[in-house]
Amino acid sequence: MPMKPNHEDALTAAGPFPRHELEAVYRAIHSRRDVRDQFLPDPLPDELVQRLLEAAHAAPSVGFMQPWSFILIRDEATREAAHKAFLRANDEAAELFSGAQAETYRSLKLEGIRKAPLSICITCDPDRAGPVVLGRTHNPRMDVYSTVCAVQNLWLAARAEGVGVGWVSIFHDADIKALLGIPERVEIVAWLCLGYVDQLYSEPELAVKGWRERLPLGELVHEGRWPQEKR
Ligand SMILES: Cc1cc2c(cc1C)N(C[C@H](O)[C@H](O)[C@H](O)COP(=O)(O)O)c1[nH]c(=O)[nH]c(=O)c1N2
Repeated sequence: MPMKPNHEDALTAAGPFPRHELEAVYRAIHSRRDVRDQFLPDPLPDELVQRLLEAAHAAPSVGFMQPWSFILIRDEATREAAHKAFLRANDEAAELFSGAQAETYRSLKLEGIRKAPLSICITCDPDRAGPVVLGRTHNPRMDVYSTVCAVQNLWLAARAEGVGVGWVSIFHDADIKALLGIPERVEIVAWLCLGYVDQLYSEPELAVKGWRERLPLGELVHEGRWPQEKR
């Protein structure tokens, strides 16, 4: 009779990290920033980029479908074209604000596409694991949520490596799909700008520049059920 595999063999010891390792994890979480302008021009070594991609690829995903792909863009002409696509979309976005807010919006730098030496476009392929995916049946967006987990893993690993990351979402997806040859069914989740940084804002840049404050956590935590809304 064939032996039944013993799944217990795959378990390893777990428990809290030693204090200094724990502190490093929280430090990465709390000091991670979105970077637009602090990028240094030095290219990122291939081994480092590989470590960041491995971190992204270690993310959780619905049904373990791993729907992500990573398109590495170092070519200046492609980054220049992406920047043009950003400018077009950013003008449209600026039109949606008025008065002082519009002025502040126009003063914000919201991308580092040309300054950062590397961009990574992270995509989500809904067909990666066939039509029926464990855990996605009742919410088809779970594959995109999974891909966002990969983005965050990469972002935190980059912080620990001294690499800044800036997420740019001010694009018409069609422009980026055409630029990178991404098929219709595949969704663009993130355009990330990456490069070494030697300085980071200690608080979100949008807070520093008066766009929006961090909300008090206490207002966002509720016991048991959604709070009664004020009329
Ligand atoms: C999905 C998504 C999309 C974007 C962003 C983030 C995320 C999660 N952010 C960065 C965002 O402004 C930033 O995370 C917040 O302001 C908080 O700042 P820190 O990330 O803590 O520095 C961002 N920033 C920017 O300058 N241009 C952009 O297009 C975007 N797009």
